Amino acid sequence: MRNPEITPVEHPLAGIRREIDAIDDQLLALLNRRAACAQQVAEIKTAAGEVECFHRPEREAEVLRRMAERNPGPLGRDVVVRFFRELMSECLALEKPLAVAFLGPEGTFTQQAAFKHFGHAIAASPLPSIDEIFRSVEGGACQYGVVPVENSTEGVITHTLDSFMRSGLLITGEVSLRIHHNLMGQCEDLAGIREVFSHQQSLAQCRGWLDRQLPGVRRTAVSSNAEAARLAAETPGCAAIAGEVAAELYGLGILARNIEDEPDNTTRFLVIGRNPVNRTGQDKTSLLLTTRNDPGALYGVLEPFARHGISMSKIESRPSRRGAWDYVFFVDVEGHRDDPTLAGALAELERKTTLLKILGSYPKAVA
Ligand SMILES: O=C(O)C(=O)C[C@]1(C(=O)O)C=C[C@@H](O)C=C1
Repeated sequence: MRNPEITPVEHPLAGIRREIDAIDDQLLALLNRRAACAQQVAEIKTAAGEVECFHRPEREAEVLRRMAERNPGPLGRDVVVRFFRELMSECLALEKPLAVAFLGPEGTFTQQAAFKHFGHAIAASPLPSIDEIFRSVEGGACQYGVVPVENSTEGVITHTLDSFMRSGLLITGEVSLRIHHNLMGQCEDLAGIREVFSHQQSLAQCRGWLDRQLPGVRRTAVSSNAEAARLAAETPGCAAIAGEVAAELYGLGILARNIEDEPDNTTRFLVIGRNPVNRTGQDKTSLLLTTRNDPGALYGVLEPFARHGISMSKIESRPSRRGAWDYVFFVDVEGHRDDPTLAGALAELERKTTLLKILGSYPKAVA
Protein backbone atom coordinates (compact mmCIF):
# COMPACT_ATOMS: atom_id res chain seq x y z
CA MET A 1 0.00 0.00 0.00
CA ARG A 2 1.36 3.47 -0.89
CA ASN A 3 1.37 6.10 1.83
CA PRO A 4 -0.92 8.89 0.54
CA GLU A 5 1.01 11.51 2.53
CA ILE A 6 4.30 11.01 0.63
CA THR A 7 4.25 12.87 -2.70
CA PRO A 8 6.68 11.28 -5.15
CA VAL A 9 9.64 13.53 -6.09
CA GLU A 10 9.62 14.30 -9.77
CA HIS A 11 12.77 13.52 -11.78
CA PRO A 12 14.58 16.85 -12.42
CA LEU A 13 14.34 16.34 -16.21
CA ALA A 14 10.68 15.35 -16.26
CA GLY A 15 9.27 18.87 -16.69
CA ILE A 16 11.58 19.89 -19.52
CA ARG A 17 11.05 16.54 -21.24
CA ARG A 18 7.29 17.11 -21.17
CA GLU A 19 7.94 20.44 -22.86
CA ILE A 20 10.19 18.76 -25.47
CA ASP A 21 7.47 16.17 -26.16
CA ALA A 22 4.89 18.92 -26.64
CA ILE A 23 7.21 20.81 -29.00
CA ASP A 24 7.96 17.63 -30.95
CA ASP A 25 4.22 17.05 -31.39
CA GLN A 26 3.86 20.54 -32.81
CA LEU A 27 6.94 20.10 -35.03
CA LEU A 28 5.61 16.81 -36.36
CA ALA A 29 2.28 18.40 -37.25
CA LEU A 30 4.00 21.43 -38.82
CA LEU A 31 6.47 19.35 -40.82
CA ASN A 32 3.64 17.30 -42.28
CA ARG A 33 1.58 20.42 -42.95
CA ARG A 34 4.55 21.79 -44.92
CA ALA A 35 4.90 18.50 -46.80
CA ALA A 36 1.19 18.59 -47.68
CA CYS A 37 1.69 22.13 -49.06
CA ALA A 38 4.50 20.80 -51.28
CA GLN A 39 2.09 18.14 -52.56
CA GLN A 40 -0.39 20.90 -53.44
CA VAL A 41 2.43 22.78 -55.23
CA ALA A 42 3.01 19.63 -57.29
CA GLU A 43 -0.69 19.50 -58.25
CA ILE A 44 -0.62 23.15 -59.33
CA LYS A 45 2.58 22.65 -61.35
CA THR A 46 1.14 19.52 -62.98
CA ALA A 47 -2.10 21.36 -63.89
CA ALA A 48 0.08 24.07 -65.48
CA GLY A 49 1.84 21.40 -67.56
CA GLU A 50 5.20 21.78 -65.75
CA VAL A 51 5.69 18.06 -65.29
CA GLU A 52 9.29 17.61 -66.37
CA CYS A 53 10.94 19.13 -63.27
CA PHE A 54 9.35 20.48 -60.10
CA HIS A 55 12.63 21.77 -58.68
CA ARG A 56 12.95 25.57 -58.30
CA PRO A 57 16.55 26.54 -57.40
CA GLU A 58 15.72 30.25 -56.97
CA ARG A 59 12.90 29.47 -54.53
CA GLU A 60 15.11 27.10 -52.52
CA ALA A 61 17.85 29.74 -52.27
CA GLU A 62 15.25 32.27 -51.02
CA VAL A 63 13.90 29.85 -48.39
CA LEU A 64 17.42 29.04 -47.13
CA ARG A 65 18.53 32.69 -47.01
CA ARG A 66 15.34 33.76 -45.21
CA MET A 67 15.73 31.07 -42.55
CA ALA A 68 19.46 31.81 -42.12
CA GLU A 69 18.72 35.53 -41.67
CA ARG A 70 15.80 35.02 -39.25
CA ASN A 71 17.57 32.37 -37.16
CA PRO A 72 17.68 33.63 -33.54
CA GLY A 73 19.93 30.76 -32.32
CA PRO A 74 21.17 28.94 -30.31
CA LEU A 75 21.24 26.69 -33.41
CA GLY A 76 24.00 27.85 -35.79
CA ARG A 77 23.40 29.22 -39.30
CA ASP A 78 24.96 26.12 -40.91
CA VAL A 79 22.71 23.80 -38.93
CA VAL A 80 19.57 25.72 -39.86
CA VAL A 81 20.55 25.77 -43.55
CA ARG A 82 21.30 22.04 -43.51
CA PHE A 83 18.00 21.27 -41.76
CA PHE A 84 15.86 23.28 -44.20
CA ARG A 85 17.86 21.90 -47.14
CA GLU A 86 16.91 18.35 -46.08
CA LEU A 87 13.32 19.36 -45.37
CA MET A 88 12.93 20.83 -48.87
CA SER A 89 14.66 17.81 -50.36
CA GLU A 90 12.07 15.53 -48.69
CA CYS A 91 9.18 17.82 -49.69
CA LEU A 92 10.37 17.81 -53.31
CA ALA A 93 10.76 14.02 -53.20
CA LEU A 94 7.03 13.82 -52.33
CA GLU A 95 6.39 15.85 -55.49
CA LYS A 96 8.90 13.82 -57.54
CA PRO A 97 12.50 12.89 -56.52
CA LEU A 98 15.22 14.60 -58.51
CA ALA A 99 17.55 12.50 -60.65
CA VAL A 100 21.09 13.80 -60.11
CA ALA A 101 24.26 12.47 -61.78
CA PHE A 102 27.56 12.87 -59.96
CA LEU A 103 31.18 11.88 -60.52
CA GLY A 104 31.26 8.44 -58.88
CA PRO A 105 31.73 5.92 -57.53
CA GLU A 106 29.86 6.19 -54.22
CA GLY A 107 31.88 8.05 -51.59
CA THR A 108 33.46 10.80 -53.74
CA PHE A 109 33.58 14.43 -52.69
CA THR A 110 31.32 15.15 -55.69
CA GLN A 111 28.66 12.93 -54.09
CA GLN A 112 29.02 14.95 -50.86
CA ALA A 113 28.64 18.14 -52.89
CA ALA A 114 25.49 16.76 -54.55
CA PHE A 115 23.96 15.98 -51.13
CA LYS A 116 25.01 19.37 -49.77
CA HIS A 117 23.22 21.11 -52.63
CA PHE A 118 20.13 18.92 -53.11
CA GLY A 119 19.79 17.17 -49.71
CA HIS A 120 19.68 13.39 -49.40
CA ALA A 121 16.19 12.67 -50.83
CA ILE A 122 17.39 12.43 -54.42
CA ALA A 123 17.91 9.60 -56.88
CA ALA A 124 21.69 10.02 -57.20
CA SER A 125 23.52 8.22 -60.03
CA PRO A 126 27.28 7.73 -59.80
CA LEU A 127 28.81 8.07 -63.30
CA PRO A 128 32.43 7.31 -64.17
CA SER A 129 33.39 10.50 -66.04
CA ILE A 130 32.62 14.20 -66.45
CA ASP A 131 31.67 13.53 -70.11
CA GLU A 132 29.08 10.97 -69.06
CA ILE A 133 27.57 13.38 -66.54
CA PHE A 134 27.14 16.02 -69.27
CA ARG A 135 25.66 13.40 -71.61
CA SER A 136 23.20 12.05 -69.04
CA VAL A 137 21.81 15.56 -68.37
CA GLU A 138 21.82 16.50 -72.07
CA GLY A 139 19.92 13.30 -72.92
CA GLY A 140 17.40 13.78 -70.09
CA ALA A 141 18.29 10.65 -68.07
CA CYS A 142 19.11 12.98 -65.15
CA GLN A 143 17.71 16.43 -64.44
CA TYR A 144 20.97 17.72 -62.96
CA GLY A 145 24.65 16.86 -62.82
CA VAL A 146 27.33 17.84 -60.30
CA VAL A 147 30.92 18.29 -61.48
CA PRO A 148 34.06 19.64 -59.78
CA VAL A 149 35.39 22.86 -61.35
CA GLU A 150 38.24 24.21 -59.23
CA ASN A 151 40.26 23.55 -56.12
CA SER A 152 41.82 26.24 -53.96
CA THR A 153 45.19 24.44 -53.91
CA GLU A 154 45.42 22.91 -57.38
CA GLY A 155 43.41 25.29 -59.58
CA VAL A 156 40.84 24.51 -62.26
CA ILE A 157 39.60 21.13 -63.43
CA THR A 158 40.23 21.81 -67.09
CA HIS A 159 38.05 18.98 -68.37
CA THR A 160 34.95 20.55 -66.81
CA LEU A 161 35.65 23.96 -68.36
CA ASP A 162 36.39 22.39 -71.74
CA SER A 163 33.06 20.49 -71.64
CA PHE A 164 31.17 23.82 -71.61
CA MET A 165 32.74 24.76 -74.95
CA ARG A 166 30.74 22.08 -76.74
CA SER A 167 27.73 21.60 -74.43
CA GLY A 168 24.50 23.60 -74.45
CA LEU A 169 23.83 22.85 -70.76
CA LEU A 170 23.45 25.66 -68.24
CA ILE A 171 25.05 26.21 -64.86
CA THR A 172 22.20 26.26 -62.34
CA GLY A 173 24.11 26.36 -59.07
CA GLU A 174 27.44 26.17 -57.28
CA VAL A 175 28.62 24.31 -54.17
CA SER A 176 31.76 24.90 -52.11
CA LEU A 177 33.04 22.03 -50.02
CA ARG A 178 35.85 22.14 -47.47
CA ILE A 179 37.99 19.14 -48.44
CA HIS A 180 39.62 17.08 -45.70
CA HIS A 181 41.84 14.27 -46.91
CA ASN A 182 42.58 11.19 -44.85
CA LEU A 183 45.05 8.38 -45.30
CA MET A 184 43.19 5.09 -44.96
CA GLY A 185 43.99 1.43 -45.28
CA GLN A 186 43.86 -2.02 -43.77
CA CYS A 187 47.31 -1.80 -42.13
CA GLU A 188 47.91 -0.83 -38.51
CA ASP A 189 50.35 2.00 -39.17
CA LEU A 190 52.28 3.88 -41.86
CA ALA A 191 55.25 1.47 -41.72
CA GLY A 192 53.38 -1.26 -43.63
CA ILE A 193 52.45 0.91 -46.63
CA ARG A 194 54.18 0.33 -49.99
CA GLU A 195 51.78 2.18 -52.32
CA VAL A 196 49.27 5.05 -52.00
CA PHE A 197 46.32 5.42 -54.39
CA SER A 198 44.31 8.57 -54.97
CA HIS A 199 42.98 10.95 -57.59
CA GLN A 200 45.82 13.03 -59.02
CA GLN A 201 44.32 16.25 -57.56
CA SER A 202 44.27 14.74 -54.06
CA LEU A 203 47.84 13.41 -54.38
CA ALA A 204 48.85 16.96 -55.35
CA GLN A 205 46.89 18.49 -52.45
CA CYS A 206 48.77 16.22 -49.99
CA ARG A 207 52.19 16.33 -51.69
CA GLY A 208 54.02 17.94 -48.75
CA TRP A 209 52.57 15.53 -46.20
CA LEU A 210 53.42 12.50 -48.38
CA ASP A 211 57.00 13.78 -48.89
CA ARG A 212 57.44 14.08 -45.13
CA GLN A 213 55.58 11.02 -43.84
CA LEU A 214 55.86 8.47 -46.66
CA PRO A 215 59.07 9.33 -48.56
CA GLY A 216 59.88 6.81 -51.28
CA VAL A 217 56.42 5.19 -51.17
CA ARG A 218 54.94 4.83 -54.64
CA ARG A 219 51.99 7.19 -55.46
CA THR A 220 49.51 5.98 -58.04
CA ALA A 221 46.85 8.22 -59.57
CA VAL A 222 43.47 6.55 -60.15
CA SER A 223 40.12 7.82 -61.50
CA SER A 224 38.66 8.94 -58.14
CA ASN A 225 39.31 8.93 -54.39
CA ALA A 226 36.53 6.43 -53.88
CA GLU A 227 38.09 4.11 -56.47
CA ALA A 228 41.38 4.51 -54.53
CA ALA A 229 39.62 3.42 -51.32
CA ARG A 230 38.08 0.44 -53.12
CA LEU A 231 41.51 -0.62 -54.40
CA ALA A 232 43.11 -0.18 -50.96
CA ALA A 233 40.41 -2.42 -49.48
CA GLU A 234 41.35 -5.28 -51.79
CA THR A 235 45.14 -4.83 -52.01
CA PRO A 236 47.21 -5.62 -48.89
CA GLY A 237 49.96 -3.07 -48.12
CA CYS A 238 48.18 -0.33 -50.06
CA ALA A 239 46.56 2.82 -48.69
CA ALA A 240 44.27 5.46 -50.16
CA ILE A 241 43.80 9.18 -49.74
CA ALA A 242 40.08 9.98 -49.64
CA GLY A 243 37.29 11.50 -47.59
CA GLU A 244 35.91 9.95 -44.39
CA VAL A 245 32.78 8.70 -46.18
CA ALA A 246 34.92 6.49 -48.44
CA ALA A 247 36.62 4.90 -45.38
CA GLU A 248 33.23 3.94 -43.97
CA LEU A 249 31.97 2.71 -47.30
CA TYR A 250 34.96 0.45 -48.02
CA GLY A 251 35.61 -0.63 -44.40
CA LEU A 252 39.04 0.98 -44.05
CA GLY A 253 40.72 2.34 -40.93
CA ILE A 254 41.84 5.97 -40.89
CA LEU A 255 45.64 6.10 -40.39
CA ALA A 256 46.04 9.90 -40.52
CA ARG A 257 43.43 12.66 -40.64
CA ASN A 258 43.39 16.05 -42.40
CA ILE A 259 46.62 15.51 -44.32
CA GLU A 260 45.94 18.23 -46.93
CA ASP A 261 48.82 20.74 -47.18
CA GLU A 262 46.61 23.86 -47.26
CA PRO A 263 44.46 24.42 -44.16
CA ASP A 264 41.65 26.00 -46.28
CA ASN A 265 41.60 23.35 -49.01
CA THR A 266 38.22 23.90 -50.70
CA THR A 267 36.72 22.58 -53.92
CA ARG A 268 34.04 24.37 -55.91
CA PHE A 269 31.51 22.27 -57.82
CA LEU A 270 29.03 23.33 -60.48
CA VAL A 271 25.49 22.08 -60.86
CA ILE A 272 24.48 21.68 -64.51
CA GLY A 273 20.96 21.46 -65.88
CA ARG A 274 18.80 22.20 -68.90
CA ASN A 275 16.57 25.02 -67.59
CA PRO A 276 17.50 28.64 -66.77
CA VAL A 277 17.14 29.78 -63.15
CA ASN A 278 15.20 32.96 -62.25
CA ARG A 279 16.89 35.83 -60.42
CA THR A 280 17.02 35.93 -56.61
CA GLY A 281 18.85 39.25 -56.12
CA GLN A 282 22.02 37.46 -54.94
CA ASP A 283 23.21 35.75 -58.08
CA LYS A 284 26.27 34.98 -60.15
CA THR A 285 26.67 34.66 -63.91
CA SER A 286 29.26 32.52 -65.71
CA LEU A 287 30.37 33.40 -69.24
CA LEU A 288 32.57 31.91 -71.89
CA LEU A 289 34.05 34.31 -74.44
CA THR A 290 36.64 34.58 -77.17
CA THR A 291 38.27 37.74 -78.51
CA ARG A 292 40.23 38.74 -81.57
CA ASN A 293 43.90 37.99 -81.04
CA ASP A 294 44.76 41.76 -80.90
CA PRO A 295 46.69 43.73 -78.29
CA GLY A 296 44.27 45.14 -75.74
CA ALA A 297 41.35 42.95 -76.91
CA LEU A 298 40.86 41.39 -73.48
CA TYR A 299 41.01 44.80 -71.80
CA GLY A 300 38.31 46.04 -74.20
CA VAL A 301 36.14 43.10 -73.30
CA LEU A 302 36.42 43.53 -69.57
CA GLU A 303 36.17 47.32 -69.47
CA PRO A 304 32.31 47.41 -69.62
CA PHE A 305 32.17 45.39 -66.38
CA ALA A 306 34.37 47.96 -64.60
CA ARG A 307 32.35 50.89 -66.02
CA HIS A 308 29.02 49.35 -64.95
CA GLY A 309 30.41 48.58 -61.47
CA ILE A 310 30.03 44.81 -61.89
CA SER A 311 32.53 42.81 -59.87
CA MET A 312 34.27 39.88 -61.43
CA SER A 313 35.01 36.94 -59.13
CA LYS A 314 37.00 34.84 -61.60
CA ILE A 315 38.73 34.82 -64.97
CA GLU A 316 40.37 31.73 -66.41
CA SER A 317 41.85 31.16 -69.86
CA ARG A 318 41.97 27.92 -71.86
CA PRO A 319 43.38 27.19 -75.32
CA SER A 320 40.51 27.44 -77.81
CA ARG A 321 41.77 24.55 -79.98
CA ARG A 322 41.19 26.76 -83.03
CA GLY A 323 44.92 27.45 -83.48
CA ALA A 324 48.05 28.15 -81.44
CA TRP A 325 47.80 30.99 -78.87
CA ASP A 326 44.07 31.46 -79.36
CA TYR A 327 42.22 31.50 -76.07
CA VAL A 328 38.77 31.06 -74.55
CA PHE A 329 38.07 33.00 -71.34
CA PHE A 330 35.81 31.77 -68.58
CA VAL A 331 34.51 34.69 -66.52
CA ASP A 332 32.32 34.78 -63.38
CA VAL A 333 30.58 38.05 -62.51
CA GLU A 334 28.17 39.15 -59.80
CA GLY A 335 24.52 39.48 -60.77
CA HIS A 336 21.87 37.81 -62.93
CA ARG A 337 21.64 38.17 -66.70
CA ASP A 338 18.16 39.70 -66.19
CA ASP A 339 19.53 42.46 -63.88
CA PRO A 340 19.39 45.67 -65.97
CA THR A 341 23.05 46.64 -65.28
CA LEU A 342 24.44 43.23 -66.15
CA ALA A 343 22.15 42.96 -69.18
CA GLY A 344 23.55 46.34 -70.38
CA ALA A 345 27.16 45.26 -69.90
CA LEU A 346 26.51 41.94 -71.68
CA ALA A 347 24.95 43.73 -74.67
CA GLU A 348 28.13 45.85 -74.99
CA LEU A 349 30.28 42.77 -74.57
CA GLU A 350 28.48 41.01 -77.38
CA ARG A 351 29.81 43.65 -79.80
CA LYS A 352 33.40 43.32 -78.56
CA THR A 353 33.79 39.54 -78.55
CA THR A 354 34.09 37.00 -81.33
CA LEU A 355 31.97 34.61 -79.23
CA LEU A 356 29.93 35.20 -76.07
CA LYS A 357 28.15 32.27 -74.46
CA ILE A 358 26.24 32.80 -71.21
CA LEU A 359 26.77 29.57 -69.31
CA GLY A 360 24.13 30.44 -66.73
CA SER A 361 22.90 32.77 -64.01
CA TYR A 362 22.36 31.05 -60.68
CA PRO A 363 21.94 31.84 -56.96
CA LYS A 364 25.16 32.29 -54.98
CA ALA A 365 25.77 29.28 -52.75
CA VAL A 366 23.92 29.54 -49.42
CA ALA A 367 26.24 27.94 -46.89
O1 LIG B 1 7.80 26.35 -54.00
C1 LIG B 1 7.89 25.38 -54.77
O2 LIG B 1 7.85 25.53 -56.02
C2 LIG B 1 8.01 24.01 -54.23
O3 LIG B 1 8.01 23.07 -55.01
C3 LIG B 1 8.19 23.82 -52.76
C4 LIG B 1 9.64 23.65 -52.38
C5 LIG B 1 9.73 23.70 -50.82
O4 LIG B 1 9.74 22.65 -50.21
O5 LIG B 1 9.75 24.82 -50.29
C6 LIG B 1 10.14 22.34 -52.85
C7 LIG B 1 10.91 22.20 -53.97
C8 LIG B 1 11.28 23.34 -54.82
O6 LIG B 1 12.54 23.14 -55.38
C9 LIG B 1 11.16 24.61 -54.11
C10 LIG B 1 10.46 24.73 -52.95
